[in-house]
Amino acid sequence: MTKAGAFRAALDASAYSVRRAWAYSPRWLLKSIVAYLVLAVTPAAQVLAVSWLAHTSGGTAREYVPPLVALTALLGVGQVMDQNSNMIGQRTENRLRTHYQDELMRTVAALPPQRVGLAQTSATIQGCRSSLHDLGRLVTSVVASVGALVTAAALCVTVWRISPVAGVLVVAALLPNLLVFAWEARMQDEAFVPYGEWERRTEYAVEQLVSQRTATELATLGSGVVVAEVADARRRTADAIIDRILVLLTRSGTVSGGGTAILLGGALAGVVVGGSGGAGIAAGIVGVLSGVAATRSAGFSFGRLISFAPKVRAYRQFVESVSPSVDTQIRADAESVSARRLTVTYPGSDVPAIRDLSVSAEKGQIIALVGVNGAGKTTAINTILGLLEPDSGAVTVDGVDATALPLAARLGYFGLLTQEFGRYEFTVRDTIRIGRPDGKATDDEIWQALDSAHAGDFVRRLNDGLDAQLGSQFGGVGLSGGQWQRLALARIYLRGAPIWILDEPTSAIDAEAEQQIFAELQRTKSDRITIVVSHRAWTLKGMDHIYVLEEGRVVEHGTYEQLISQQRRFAQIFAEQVA
Ligand SMILES: Nc1ncnc2c1ncn2[C@@H]1O[C@H](COP(=O)(O)OP(=O)(O)OP(=O)(O)O)[C@@H](O)[C@H]1O
Repeated sequence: MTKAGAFRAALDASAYSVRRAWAYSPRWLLKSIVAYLVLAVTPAAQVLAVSWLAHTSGGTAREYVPPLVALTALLGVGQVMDQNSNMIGQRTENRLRTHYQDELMRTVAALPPQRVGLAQTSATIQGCRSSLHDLGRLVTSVVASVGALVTAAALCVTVWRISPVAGVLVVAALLPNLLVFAWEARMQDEAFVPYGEWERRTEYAVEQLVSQRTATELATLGSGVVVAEVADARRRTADAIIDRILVLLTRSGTVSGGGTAILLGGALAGVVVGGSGGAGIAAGIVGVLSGVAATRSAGFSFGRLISFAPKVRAYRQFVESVSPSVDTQIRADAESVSARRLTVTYPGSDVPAIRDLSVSAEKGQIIALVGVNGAGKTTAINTILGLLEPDSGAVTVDGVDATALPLAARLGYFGLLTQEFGRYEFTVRDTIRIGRPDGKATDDEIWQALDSAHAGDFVRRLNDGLDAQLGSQFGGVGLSGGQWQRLALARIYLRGAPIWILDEPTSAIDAEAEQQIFAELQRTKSDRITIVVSHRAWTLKGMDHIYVLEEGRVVEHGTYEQLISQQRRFAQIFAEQVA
């Protein structure tokens, strides 16, 4: 970015932050403006008061007391407002930071599933998260910058009356800082993305050391230190990026400091040479010395504006790139779902993961997709859901092409239980009500869902019932893998969507509970369409139809008995289990 570009970006960012602050908290913005403006005109008023006082030198008490009182009052105002503007500024910043954080989290929550988990999305979110503090501070920097300009202009006018050259030089002394800060901003802009990426990688590694599941595995293996080393190496890479910037900032600070000193020295010389007598010199010197503080504060505030601008741009781009979440509405009913001749190729791969794949199911049926690892079951499911776009073929729900529906509406047909189900360490109630997009559920509904998923009994044994905190890292109760999976299944029961997709819903659950869970699924199947992925032969016995996938194709389909009697791929895969 050029210097002009950096200034333009800073202006854009400033306008954005003021608009946002005005919309969110006009009262606090006004308070900040008043505090900083009072502070801004105080130095010029002090120059006038000093000049007035100096003119009364050798006069009577009646002459020198009023300017003395005025000067003292101004010093007091300066002190008080300095403190007050800081406090008001900080409170404004805190409010705005919370507001931006809330907006960011809602934006992340509204991300379409296809964007979730992409490397670029995660890096951007991480970058935005680490910018929240600066975003909150931006508006006070704008107000402080305007204040600094007002200070400089007022000083220029008052010092001009003593020495025009000095008046000009007091303002010119702002320039070195502004130019250097614009250059620094360009450097920071370039470093922002790689730094965000390395910070994200570091956090990921640290998270593995801290989060209960991985920390336990690492502690057992005794190899946590390996991950600590990975985290350390990543942190060093991130630090090296910042370090390079800091070296540049130190050098540029020296250059701008020297330039400012020379210009203010010139202003002092102007005052001494051109100052009209002792009073003028005294007032001029006060003006120039106030200029030192104003220059520093202007440089600091402008620097913030310029260096925050890229972060604001990245934040805005991200927030505006996500359409406000269209609330997913759970559909009441679906009579049929069908995938016809789906072919899907992942980006970067030349071999389709599924080819010409057709499956269909009707209300009241439970169908199964089976096949060895990598056969294409998950790909098929994700395409039916709309998370993957097929190269060819179509998915229809009740005979209507599903691509005609916005994704949120399409997802309203489905309840999906994946193998990577979440282990949300919240209260039981919060963990279950996540199943519904609006999060609303009565306790009765939650208990019903828990019972259907065979999780009711162990939840009843918890001291706090639905209010029990889950997860030992928060002092809550630790659960077994199977118990977590039952809670995930309870979410699907609570959701009550018309099409359920259950990817190995009982993989972590003991045989007895597995039987009960499948019996329950069979008992309630008339309410919905159920698609199950399963690797356990016995669970497939009651299925209405089974599709056998092999290298992305359906190579066989039929009922359990038909497939066993055909003695082809299905019988081969499950040979050991049915023996
Ligand atoms: N994100 C991806 N990018 C590229 N290829 C992928 C991706 N996900 C899966 N594949 C490939 O697509 C093929 C089908 O994978 P898929 O995950 O659908 O199999 P699966 O039957 O669900 O396997 P499993 O039983 O292990 O869950 C595999 O060859 C896999 O390597």
